[in-house]
Amino acid sequence: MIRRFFSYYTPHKKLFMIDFFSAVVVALLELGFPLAVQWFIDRLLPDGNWSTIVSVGCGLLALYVMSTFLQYIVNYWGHKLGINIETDMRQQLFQHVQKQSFRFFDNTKTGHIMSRITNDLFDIGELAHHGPEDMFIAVMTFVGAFWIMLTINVQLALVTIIIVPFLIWLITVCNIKMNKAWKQMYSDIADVNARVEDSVSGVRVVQSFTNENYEITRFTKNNRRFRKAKLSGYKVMSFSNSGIYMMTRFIILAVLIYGAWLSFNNHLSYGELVSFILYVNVLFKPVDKISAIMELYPKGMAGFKRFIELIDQDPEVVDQKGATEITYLHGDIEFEDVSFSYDEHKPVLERIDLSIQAGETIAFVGPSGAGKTTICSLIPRFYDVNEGRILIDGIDIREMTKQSLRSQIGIVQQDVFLFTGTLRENIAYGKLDATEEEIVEAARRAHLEEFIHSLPFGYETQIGERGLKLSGGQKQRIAIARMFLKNPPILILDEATSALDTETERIIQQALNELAMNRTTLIIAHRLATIQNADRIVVVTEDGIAEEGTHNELIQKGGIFAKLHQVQYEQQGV
Ligand SMILES: Nc1ncnc2c1ncn2[C@@H]1O[C@H](COP(=O)(O)OP(=O)(O)OP(=O)(O)O)[C@@H](O)[C@H]1O
Repeated sequence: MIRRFFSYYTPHKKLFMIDFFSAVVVALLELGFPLAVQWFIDRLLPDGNWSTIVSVGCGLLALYVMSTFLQYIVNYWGHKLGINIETDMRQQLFQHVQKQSFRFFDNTKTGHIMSRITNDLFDIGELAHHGPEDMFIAVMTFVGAFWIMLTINVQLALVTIIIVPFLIWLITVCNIKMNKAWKQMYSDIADVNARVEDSVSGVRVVQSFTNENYEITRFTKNNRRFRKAKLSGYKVMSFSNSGIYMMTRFIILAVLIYGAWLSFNNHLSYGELVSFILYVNVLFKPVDKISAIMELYPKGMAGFKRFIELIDQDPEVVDQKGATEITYLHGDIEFEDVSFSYDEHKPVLERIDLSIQAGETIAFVGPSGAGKTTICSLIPRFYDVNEGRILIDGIDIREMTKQSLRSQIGIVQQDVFLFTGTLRENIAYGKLDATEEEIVEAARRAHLEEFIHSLPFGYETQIGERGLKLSGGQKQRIAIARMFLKNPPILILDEATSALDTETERIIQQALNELAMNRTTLIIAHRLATIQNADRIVVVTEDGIAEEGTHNELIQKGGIFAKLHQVQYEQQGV
C-alpha cells in the first residue's frame, strides 16, 4: 500500500526534492539555534564585546531571512506537491470509473462513487505533503537534538529520554483506534452521499407519496452515524494530543528542576541550562509533528485504501488482445446459442438464436421482465454473454474493440439524459466535432427546428438545473437529433412508455421512421400500435423467443402476440 502511495510522487520528483531539501535546511537551522544561544550566554556575554555581539546578530538575521524564505517554499511548494498528487489520483479515479462496465454501476450507488472521487481524497494531499517530509525531519531533528543533549549533559539527556517509550506507546495505541474511526467515517459519509443522491434524484417520487419525513428520518440516521464516527475519531485524537502535551510539559519541568540542581553544584553552566531547555523543546517538536502525522496518516490512508479498492476493480467488459478496430459495419446481427444472466442463480436468456438482416426493422415485444432490454444490451457489449456468441457482419463482437463497436450503434433510451449546457452542446453530444450545418440539419430532421427558433437564445439556450426544462417529447427529439448526427448503421430504440399527446407522438414517430431508414433497427416495444410496420416482430417470453413473424402473420397465428394485441386493443382501442 505504501509503495503504491509513493509511486504517485514519481511525476512530481523535482517538486518533492526542492520541498524536501528546503525542509531539511530549515530543520538544521532550528537545530543549531540553541547552540548559538549557549555560545552567546557563556562566551559573548562575559567578553562584553559589543561589536562582536552586533556582528553575530547580523549573521543570525541573515540566517533567519533565509529560513523564512525556505519556509515559504516548504509551505507553498509542499502543498502544491500534495494538491498535485490529490488531483492526479482524482483524475485517475474518474477515468477509471468512466471505463467501468454496466455491472459495476448496477452494483454501486452513485453517491458512493461520488464520495470516493471527492471526500475520500481530501486528506491524501495533506498526507502526501506532510507524510514523508515531516517524518524524515522529525527523526532527523530528534536524533540530532538528543545527540547534542548528550554532549551537553548525559544524565539530563537520559532523564529526558525516559518519557519517549510512553509517548510511542500512546501514539501507537491512539493511531490504531483513529485508523478504525476514520475508515468508518469515510464509509458513513459515503452513505450520507448515497442517501442525498437517492432522495434528491427521487424527490418527485418522495413528494408524490408525501414521504418527506420518512426520507428525513433515514437521512438523520445516516447523518448521526457519520457524526458518531467522526466524533469518536476526534475523541481519540484529543486524548492523544492531551496525553502528549502532559508528558512533554512534565519532562520540561523535571529538566528545569534537575538542571537547576546540577547548575547549583557547578555541573552545568547557565548557557548550557538554557540551551538544554531549548533542546527539550526541539526534541519534542518532532513528537508533536509525529502525532500530527499520526492523525493525518490514518485519515489519508483510509481514503487511499478506498481509492485503491476502486482502482483495482477491473472493468468487466474489456478489449481482447488483438481486437480489431471496426470502421464500418453493414448491420447483420446474429445471436448464436446465447445464454446470459446478471447473476449466476437466475438465468435471463437461455440458448437464444436470432438472425437479423442489415437494414431490417425488428421489434421485440413480450411481457415485462422477459429480457427484451437485456437482448439489446448485449449487442453493444454493455454486458458480455455467458455462453454462445453474437456476430455482427459475421465477426464475433468480442473480436472488435469496444469503442469501435459502440461507435457503430446508436441507442435512444426511454429516459433521455440531458447534460447541463446549451441545447447545441446537447445535440452535438452525438458527434462532438459536428459542424454548425450538421447540427442544424440534425435538429431539422428530428423536427426540433420550430421549437428551437421559438426560444429567445435558440441553440444557445441553457438546459438543465439552472436552464430550460424540457418536456418528455422535446427530450426524445434531442435524442433523435443526436442519432442523426452519430449516424450509426445499427439503431436500438427503447420505446417510450410515457404517453405523449397524439400530435407529439406523430411527430416523434415520423422522426423515428426517418431515423430508422437504411439502418438495422431494433425496437424494444411496449405499445404494439407503433410497430405495425416493423419487418419482423420477435416475441420474447421468460422461456426465450416464443414467436417470430410480421404483424399480420403473428395475428393470424393466434398465439401470444395475438393475445397481447387483443389485450391492448381492448384497453387502448388500438
Ligand atoms: N441490471 C440488472 N441487474 C440484475 N438483473 C437485471 C438487470 N436488468 C434486468 N434484470 C433482470 O433481468 C430480467 C430481464 O429484464 P429486462 O429489462 O431485459 O426485461 P424487459 O423484457 O426489457 O422488461 P420491460 O419490458 O419491463 O422493460 C428481469 O428479471 C430483470 O429483473
